[in-house]
Amino acid sequence: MNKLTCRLGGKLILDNISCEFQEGKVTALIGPNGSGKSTLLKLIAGLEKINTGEIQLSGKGITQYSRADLALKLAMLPQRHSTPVGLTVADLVEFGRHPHRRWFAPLTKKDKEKMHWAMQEAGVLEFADLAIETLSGGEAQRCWLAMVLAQDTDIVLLDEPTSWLDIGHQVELLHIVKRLNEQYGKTIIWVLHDLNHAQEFSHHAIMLEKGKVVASGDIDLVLTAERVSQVYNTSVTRVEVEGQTLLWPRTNAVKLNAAKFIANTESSTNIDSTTNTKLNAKTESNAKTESNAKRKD
Ligand SMILES: Nc1ncnc2c1ncn2[C@@H]1O[C@H](COP(=O)(O)OP(=O)(O)OP(=O)(O)O)[C@@H](O)[C@H]1O
Repeated sequence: MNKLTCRLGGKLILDNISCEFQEGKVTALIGPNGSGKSTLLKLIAGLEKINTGEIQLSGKGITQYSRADLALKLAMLPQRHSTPVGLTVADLVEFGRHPHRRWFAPLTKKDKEKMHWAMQEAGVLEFADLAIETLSGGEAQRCWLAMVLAQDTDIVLLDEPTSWLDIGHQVELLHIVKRLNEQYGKTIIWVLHDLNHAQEFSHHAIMLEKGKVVASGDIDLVLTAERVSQVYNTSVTRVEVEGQTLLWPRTNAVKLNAAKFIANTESSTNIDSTTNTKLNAKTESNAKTESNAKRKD
């Protein structure tokens, strides 16, 4: 991607962006709200117009691909989607097979196998005959993921795929994506707001701020507490939990408890599972005291 510029509604959204995505790797697009992540993903998918610069895919500019040919190379799960009423999960997943089929041709054995595989991977096989509007937001999100998987492309673009999902299903989806990359060799480019998820499940990151790339490369090098604090305009530190270092936003409430915790243990920012429980207990008792005080008011 070279010197890419995109204007929408007369506003400069992406300003002279140059970066690379490595084949067979997972790359996270990160940055604050409005920094241009979704726009960049849409440009890669050919869904927005590039003003200047170019995006190369397999040695060819993406604007030189027909829409049908591009759909054989990459599939995208958008941030927002609306589903026609009455459409079943199987109908939706079938859309994923369109780039592989001729007009009005019946589903082939391969189409059916891919659809089955996609629904199984996304954990929605049991919903196949149900209308999408009868599902919860999180269940529907996984059906859209199944549609993207049914497209069976080497490159998968995911815009905030964990939104709508409870923490259990978030982790499940992260593992599905990890499997798609490790087992099926798919190149993943995704927008994630949870930086700890991004760090654990991505190889590389491109950090955007106000339409410019501020850092790119190995995810551990991009996601330093200092850079995250600066770009997101909040105070973030690193803590160690069960051998994993996590980014931790220092909200006032947590800062207060953390300060006590540090004083108690003479440790810096390390948390082990026992002391973490103590910290949680303190947080809960403080919360109770606060809510009692509010009730008295
Ligand atoms: N079609 C459009 N017309 C005009 N402005 C747009 C259009 N699409 C996006 N923008 C603007 O471009 C900027 C970047 O939007 P984009 O959705 O790419 O950001 P983002 O980093 O994905 O944000 P978020 O994290 O909130 O989803 C925003 O200021 C947005 O208002």
